[in-house]
Amino acid sequence: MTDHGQPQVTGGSSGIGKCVAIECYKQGAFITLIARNENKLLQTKKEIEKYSVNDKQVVLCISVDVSKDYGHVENVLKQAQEKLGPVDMLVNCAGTSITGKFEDLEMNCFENLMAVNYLGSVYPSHAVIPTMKERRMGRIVFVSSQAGQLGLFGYTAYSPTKFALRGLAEALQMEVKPYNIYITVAYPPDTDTPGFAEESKTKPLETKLISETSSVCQAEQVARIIVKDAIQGNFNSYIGSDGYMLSILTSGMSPVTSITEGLQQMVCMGIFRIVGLFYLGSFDSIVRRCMIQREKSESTDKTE
Ligand SMILES: NC(=O)C1=CN([C@@H]2O[C@H](COP(=O)(O)OP(=O)(O)OC[C@H]3O[C@@H](n4cnc5c(N)ncnc54)[C@H](OP(=O)(O)O)[C@@H]3O)[C@@H](O)[C@H]2O)C=CC1
Ligand SMILES: CCCCCCCCCCCCCCCC(=O)[C@@H](N)CO
Repeated sequence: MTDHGQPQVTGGSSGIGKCVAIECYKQGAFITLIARNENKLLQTKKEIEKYSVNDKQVVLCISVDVSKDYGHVENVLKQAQEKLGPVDMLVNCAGTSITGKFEDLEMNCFENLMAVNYLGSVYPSHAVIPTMKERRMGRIVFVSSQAGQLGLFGYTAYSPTKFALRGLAEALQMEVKPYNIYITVAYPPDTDTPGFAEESKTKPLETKLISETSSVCQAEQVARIIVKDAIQGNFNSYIGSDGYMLSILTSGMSPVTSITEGLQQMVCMGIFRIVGLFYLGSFDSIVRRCMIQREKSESTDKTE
């Protein structure tokens, strides 16, 4: 047994994943970063090492595509455990987003996003579960999104991949709870990261306007909450007041981690549904206004 934490973070070389790794490193953990680009990994390793709290701490980098070859993913994760000891927390943060109107998105967008965001979380989780079960301890985090709690204009390729994580998390939690393994699903809002900047370049106007409903968060803040909820073993991890409302509203048949959480859901669900319907009404009117604007500018283009 090791006396320090041992998290593996996929997508640990950028954005939310990098901040999750820093947060754990500051708490004395030995970190494994998993992503594809080696240069980005090495650069991040250096950045993380600045936060060391003791001189034994290690940051290990693994360059692998988490969505491609399961056998390979399994092998490299096992090798990392041989070097650093058994993993006690896996944070599935590798993911990407493509926005656009359904008919404008190429078929490979749907295929790629499902591969990276969904299978890219299934593979590493499947690789670490046997050791966690043997040791009767562990934490697995799935980074979903607010777009994994409700479907919004522009997210027809992305949202389903984030909804899928929720289904996986619920089913898996029921299997592994007796082994003292706890699953956390995080639903962050828009967060200021390189991935978000990239997504914003091609985002439809409707999606931008709708997303402005909740403000853009800092990756450090999102990461702090994710790590805290994972350590506490909370199934639901949300941020901010709209995150709170969405989590209550979409709690469905998901497990609760405390009696207070269950009570809050029972008391607030109805009232949040009313609030939610007002939001949906305003989103519909954004979509309609944008459509009218477009049609107007198209007809003036034609007459010119
Ligand atoms: N930023 C936001 O607004 C929000 C993000 N999220 C989710 O949070 C997660 C992180 O997002 P964010 O920090 O913005 O993303 P970034 O694009 O900043 O970072 C993504 C990370 O994932 C890695 N990655 C991407 N594809 C693969 C792959 N196939 N195999 C291995 N590693 C991969 C990247 O490294 P490399 O490219 O080198 O492989 C990088 O380290 C994603 O799942 C995203 O959907 C959820 C809600 C909001
Ligand atoms: C009572 C109910 C309140 C409802 C409030 C709803 C607010 C919805 C705003 C959703 C913004 C979408 C975030 C997607 C982030 C993401 O995953 C991408 N940025 C990834 O790059």
